[in-house]
Amino acid sequence: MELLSQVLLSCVFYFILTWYVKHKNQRQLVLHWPLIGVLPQLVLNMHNINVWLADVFVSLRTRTIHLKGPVFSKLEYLVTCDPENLRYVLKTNFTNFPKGPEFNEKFDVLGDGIFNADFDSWSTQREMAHSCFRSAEFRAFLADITRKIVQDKLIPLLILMASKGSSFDLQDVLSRFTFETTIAATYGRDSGYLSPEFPTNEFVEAVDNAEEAILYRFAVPAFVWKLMRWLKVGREKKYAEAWATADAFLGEFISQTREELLQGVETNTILAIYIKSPKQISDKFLRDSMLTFNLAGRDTTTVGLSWFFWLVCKNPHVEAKILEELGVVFSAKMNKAAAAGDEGNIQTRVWPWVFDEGDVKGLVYLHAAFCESLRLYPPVPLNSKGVLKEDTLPDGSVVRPGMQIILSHYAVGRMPWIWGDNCLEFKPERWIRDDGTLDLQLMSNLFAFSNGPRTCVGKQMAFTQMKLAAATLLFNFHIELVEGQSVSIKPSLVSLMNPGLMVRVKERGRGVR
Ligand code: HEM
Repeated sequence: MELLSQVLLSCVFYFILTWYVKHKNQRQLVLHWPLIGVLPQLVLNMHNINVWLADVFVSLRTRTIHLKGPVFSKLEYLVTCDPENLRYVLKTNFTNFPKGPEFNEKFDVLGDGIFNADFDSWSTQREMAHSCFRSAEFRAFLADITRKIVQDKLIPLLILMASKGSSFDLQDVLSRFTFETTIAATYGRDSGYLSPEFPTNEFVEAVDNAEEAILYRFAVPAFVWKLMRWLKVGREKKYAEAWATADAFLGEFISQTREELLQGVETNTILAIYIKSPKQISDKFLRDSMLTFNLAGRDTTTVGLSWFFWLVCKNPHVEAKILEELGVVFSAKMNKAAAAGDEGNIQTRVWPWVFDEGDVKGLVYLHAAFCESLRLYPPVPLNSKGVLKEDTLPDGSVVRPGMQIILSHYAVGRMPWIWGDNCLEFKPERWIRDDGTLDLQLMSNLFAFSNGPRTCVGKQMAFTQMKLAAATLLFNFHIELVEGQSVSIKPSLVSLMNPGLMVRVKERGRGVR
């Protein structure tokens, strides 16, 4: 009996080995094993999934790959980096590609919030979100609080770091800045997270843990994470704890804001705008919506800023051009103030100088630099859609119900056949036409904020935060990367820098420039 099982085992090993050797050279990057499919490779490459996918597309000279999981699982992905496919899925025939139940299941902590919603529920929520984010009151409120946080918290923290002269993780500081802005914009609260003591925050930890667990849910067959959830172990245990923490925070914010509004307090926070809407809104709906905004808006903006600083610091000629553009705005303001006889005030205000939304709105080069860093490092590197009815994508790929379509924003931004042979270079100039305006045609291949009816509702909010912070920091401080650090993309739903962004800062100097 023992001999028989040894012979059988040897046969299985021999079969797997010969199969592997035969297929290795052909499609080494995407190896479908008998029975278990592509699962080993997905698990092995999960730590570097975006780079791996981009490599696969370039090496195999393909725009779309089909990945199948174990035969007993429902794991079947069509991964694409073809802009025509992306536009078709996100825009042209978008009703055929809902998020679907599999997506909702994985993001269940967001309940029925807009991110998880499809069809009628989605369009009602989209309308609400639009009227909030586009309202003049909210935009003015957001610009105001962002400027105040930059001025009263971010700048003083950087001055302190400059005076110490030691290195620190700029991504951590930026993440504190975006958290502070998000909490102020959503609930009107001061989180205290952007203070020199670098405090911990339970809500932040909860959101981080939830994001990690959700990513893992995408990598393994559903029964694996469901079993872990049932057993309350590993990432699923942390996910459940994160869920409870988020509920506690949100419950308190909602009841406090309802109370304040009853007392006639004037406020334009996102939560207050939602409560004031003529529709009857339940606490559960508010909880799901606010958590969605907090999850969708915070890390994404941190990432957008972190990679921007990384690229700008690595490319001093780009930094010089941004400073030149900012210098023009600054001088114009100074001249205007001088003409208005505001000299005394100018002397006290020139350092540190804090830009406002109006100052940075029309800056073409700064905007182009952000487009370029969002192309190379899209904060949401992958997007996923379900399939309602069988359909054929523009490149001829057939998709069927049960499949997940994965849109690789990261790979789209790095394909030589889209951006040219210099696609890996940081070149803001590529976004600017000869007449000095932004190339809107090229924008249609930038998927960082998605495309079509489900384009990010927080895009303007993100740009306001990113541009105000970036312009003000670059203008007042010289930011220097710590030599020799090696960074990569953290395996998460958003492309955070791993392990962080170590820098030293120096004040650029006081006095009128
Ligand atoms: C640089 C920053 C940001 C990036 C790169 C980004 C990116 C994206 C992307 C790619 C989507 C599409 C997701 C999908 O189709 O499932 C999306 C949707 C969304 N974003 Fe953003 N986002 C950013 C900032 C924000 C901010 C600040 C907020 C608001 C507070 C926000 C709120 C949302 C919401 C609510 C959706 C869902 C829209 C819908 O399904 O109709 N985002 N974002």
